[in-house]
Amino acid sequence: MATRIRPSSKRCTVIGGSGFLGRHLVERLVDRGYTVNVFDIRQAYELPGVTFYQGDLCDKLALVMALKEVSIVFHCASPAPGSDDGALFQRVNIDGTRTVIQACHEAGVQKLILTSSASVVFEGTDIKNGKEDLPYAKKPIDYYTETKIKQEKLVLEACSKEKGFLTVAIRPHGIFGPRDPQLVPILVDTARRGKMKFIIGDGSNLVDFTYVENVVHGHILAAEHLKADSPLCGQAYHITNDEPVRFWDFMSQILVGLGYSAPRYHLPYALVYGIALLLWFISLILRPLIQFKPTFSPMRVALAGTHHYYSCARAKQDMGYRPLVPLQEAVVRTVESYPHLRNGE
Ligand SMILES: NC(=O)C1=CN([C@@H]2O[C@H](COP(=O)(O)OP(=O)(O)OC[C@H]3O[C@@H](n4cnc5c(N)ncnc54)[C@H](O)[C@@H]3O)[C@@H](O)[C@H]2O)C=CC1
Ligand SMILES: CC(C)=CCC[C@@H](C)[C@H]1CC[C@H]2C3=C(CC[C@]12C)[C@@]1(C)CCC(=O)C[C@@H]1CC3
Repeated sequence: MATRIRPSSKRCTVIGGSGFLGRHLVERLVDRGYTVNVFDIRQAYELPGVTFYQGDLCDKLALVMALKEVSIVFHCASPAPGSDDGALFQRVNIDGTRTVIQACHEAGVQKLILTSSASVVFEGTDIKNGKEDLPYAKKPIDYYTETKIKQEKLVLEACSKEKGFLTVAIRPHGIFGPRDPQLVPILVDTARRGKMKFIIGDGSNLVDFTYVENVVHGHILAAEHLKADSPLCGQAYHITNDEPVRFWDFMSQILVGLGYSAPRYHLPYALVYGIALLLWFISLILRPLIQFKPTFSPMRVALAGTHHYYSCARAKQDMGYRPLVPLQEAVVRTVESYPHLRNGE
């Protein structure tokens, strides 16, 4: 008679493990003695103790192979937020997440930890110390946010103590750190093109930026505290640095750290938002003829000009979360990790 091998509680799969957050998570899990599989459409690195499975998460058969004998799955794969390919977001974030849940059932996985996003409640207007019980955005600002909302709902609704399948969603905000392909590279690119001279609004808007190691810490705590009798089952948790900072002070610190000038001149928020909307509309009309992507999309202007910071009291209470790396230390480590992006390099 065939015996089913009981999955070890320290055996896990990271879907999206080749990405920025995924790779940091894999490295930390290995340090903590986990045996790790990575499932991703691309293999970006090699690491002792890590087995790579290359495939699309919409392909259930391929996915099940990477989930065999695994008790925990971290799902942190997503198309890049900057893309405006609605069909891709639908296929990967919604249809693909359904496939992930089915594959977990078929492989006998016990816990699924989703990387969601605090942006699931963001509609482009101020959020101050937002708690997890804020309603999902009714008018999400882009396809990314719209599909992250549906993805989170799918994962949380799949939580079933009866079936022995437990789920939780982590909602980070503004992740940054070494190897991030978004925040610092976009910032430096904008500065190099001479477009980082202006502050949108009065510059006093507070935002959460979260160091990648703190986000990883939140994921691992969630996995280790997720039990049938714990409050984590089927819940969402904000994970931030718990130190809201002025958006423009944070950007300036990184720019100055890399040898660029900080923005100085103020522009009214409504004016810049209006121009961004107009450019977006023009790019939509001209799309059949020419394709161009304005630097100042309405979404980016909203992110740069409004308050959006979140309370992580629930994560502190339910899983003992505390950020491991304070913001100032995180900025120094990040700046040092991008020598090739310094002014003049
Ligand atoms: N970077 C940020 O500031 C924030 C990110 N998040 C979430 O964190 C997660 C990770 O984000 P990052 O590491 O920044 O992104 P990333 O783009 O660096 O990593 C995503 C990974 O997913 C993989 N992937 C994409 N489509 C796939 C598919 N069909 N099948 C298999 N793998 C696929 C990519 O190859 C990539 O390695 C995402 O779910 C994102 O929504 C949430 C809040 C903020
Ligand atoms: C807080 C948060 C959710 C950050 C996520 C990362 C990106 C959305 C930002 C990283 C660099 C930012 C940036 C701008 C908008 C938001 C980012 C892309 C601007 C384009 C806003 C308008 C400007 O004046 C230039 C900015 C460059 C950097």
